[in-house]
Amino acid sequence: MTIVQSAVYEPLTEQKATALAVRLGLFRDGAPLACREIGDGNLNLVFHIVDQETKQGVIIKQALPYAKVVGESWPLTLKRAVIESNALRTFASYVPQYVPKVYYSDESLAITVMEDLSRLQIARKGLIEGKTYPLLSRHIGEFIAKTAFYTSDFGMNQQEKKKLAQSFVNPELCKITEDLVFTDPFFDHDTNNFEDELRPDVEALWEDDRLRLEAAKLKRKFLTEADVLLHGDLHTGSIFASDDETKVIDPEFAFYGPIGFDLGQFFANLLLNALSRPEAERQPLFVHIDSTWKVFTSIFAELWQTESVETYAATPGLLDEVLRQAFIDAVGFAGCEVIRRTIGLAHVADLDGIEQKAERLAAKRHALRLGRRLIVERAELAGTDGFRRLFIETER
Ligand SMILES: Nc1ncnc2c1ncn2[C@@H]1O[C@H](COP(=O)(O)OP(=O)(O)O)[C@@H](O)[C@H]1O
Ligand SMILES: CSC[C@H]1O[C@H](OP(=O)(O)O)[C@H](O)[C@@H]1O
Repeated sequence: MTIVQSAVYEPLTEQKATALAVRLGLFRDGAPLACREIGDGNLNLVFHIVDQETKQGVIIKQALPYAKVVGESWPLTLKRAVIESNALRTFASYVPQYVPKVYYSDESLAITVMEDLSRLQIARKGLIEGKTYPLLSRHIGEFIAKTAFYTSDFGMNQQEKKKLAQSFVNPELCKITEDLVFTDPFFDHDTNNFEDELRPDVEALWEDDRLRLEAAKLKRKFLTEADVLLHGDLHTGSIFASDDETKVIDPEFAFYGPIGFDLGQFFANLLLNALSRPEAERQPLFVHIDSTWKVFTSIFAELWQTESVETYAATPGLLDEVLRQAFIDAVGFAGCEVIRRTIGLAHVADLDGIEQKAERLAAKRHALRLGRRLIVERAELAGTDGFRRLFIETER
C-alpha cells in the first residue's frame, strides 16, 4: 500500500491544501483552483479543491491530533488517517464500485487524497429530506457481504488474515466506540447529552439491570471477536448516495470485529430516520432494512458455498449458525446505536432536527424504548419483520 512519508505534520489551511494539490500534480498547470474546508463530521478536516473551469475536484481529508467536535482537550491519534486510507484500498479490492478512489496518502501529514463525490449526497441528509434512494440497501448489503466474507477466515488465507487484522489494530478509535456506544449511555457519565425533560426516561435506563447486562454482553463481543474487517462507523452520514450510486466513506474506525456490527449500525441509522418521519412515510426505511439483510445473506451464502477456503464451510448447519448469530448481534448493536445517538455525546440530525420540541421529545422517548427492546429481546426478533413490530409496539 502506498503510504508516502514526506513532511512534518501541520494542520492544513485552504491555501496549503491548494498548494499541496498543485505539488502533487492533481490539476493541470495554471488551473484556476478554489478550495473550501467542508468537514462537517466530528473528527477531521476535509478540503474540497476544484478547478473552476473544468469543475473537476479532489478531496484532501486530514486528521487533526485531537477530536474536532471536542477540541484539543481530547487528543486523538493521527494514525487513524493511515487506517482510513488502507481500509478504503482494502475495500476497493473487493467492491471498488462502493468506495471513493484513493489517489494518494501521506502518513506524516495524516492525509488521504481521494475522489470528489460531490455529485452525490450524504445519505443522512437525503433521507431527512424524504429521499428514498432505491438502491441504497442493495448496495450496502453487497458492500457488507463481500468485505465481511473476503476478510474472514472463510474467504482468505487464514495466516494472511491474521497479518491483515494486525495492520488494522485501532485501539484509540475502538475505545471511542467502546465508551460512546457501549458504556457511557448506560451510566450517568459526563459525555452524555440530553434534554432535561428526558432525565426520568434516561434514569430508568440507568437503573435497568437487565439492559445493562445485555449491553455488557454486546460490548464484550465488540471487544473480543476479531471476525471480519469492519468499516466500524457505518452510519448514514458515512454514505454518499444518489438514485443509482452508493459510496461508503470515512472508515477511520476500521478494525477486526464481530460480523454483525456494520449491519447493526446501518439498521440503527435507518431506524433513527424512521423515528423522525410521520407514520405514513416510514415504510421505505423498513424496506431498506429487509433488503439489506436479504442481499447480505444471499451474497454471503453464495460466497461461502463457492469460494470458502475453510474445510468446515461445507459442514451442514454452520453457515446457518453464522448468519443466525450475525442477525441477533446486529439487532443488539442497532439498539446500542439508537440509544447512544439519542442521549450520548454524538447525536444525529434526524432526531435533533425535529423542530417542534414536543415532537422531538416524543421521538427520542420512542428511540429509547425501541433501543432498549432491540438490545434485550434481540434473540427473539426472528427476522427483519421484528424491527417493524418492535417499532410499532414501542410507539407509546
Ligand atoms: N470523497 C468526498 N467527496 C466529497 N465530499 C466529501 C468526501 N469525503 C468527505 N466529504 C465531505 O466531508 C464531510 C465529512 O467527511 P467525513 O469523512 O465524514 O469526516 P469525519 O471523519 O470528520 O466524520 C462529509 O459529510 C462530506 O460532506
Ligand atoms: C468524538 S467522536 C463521536 C462520533 O463521531 C464519529 O462519527 P463521524 O466521524 O462520522 O462524525 C463516530 O461515530 C464517533 O462515535
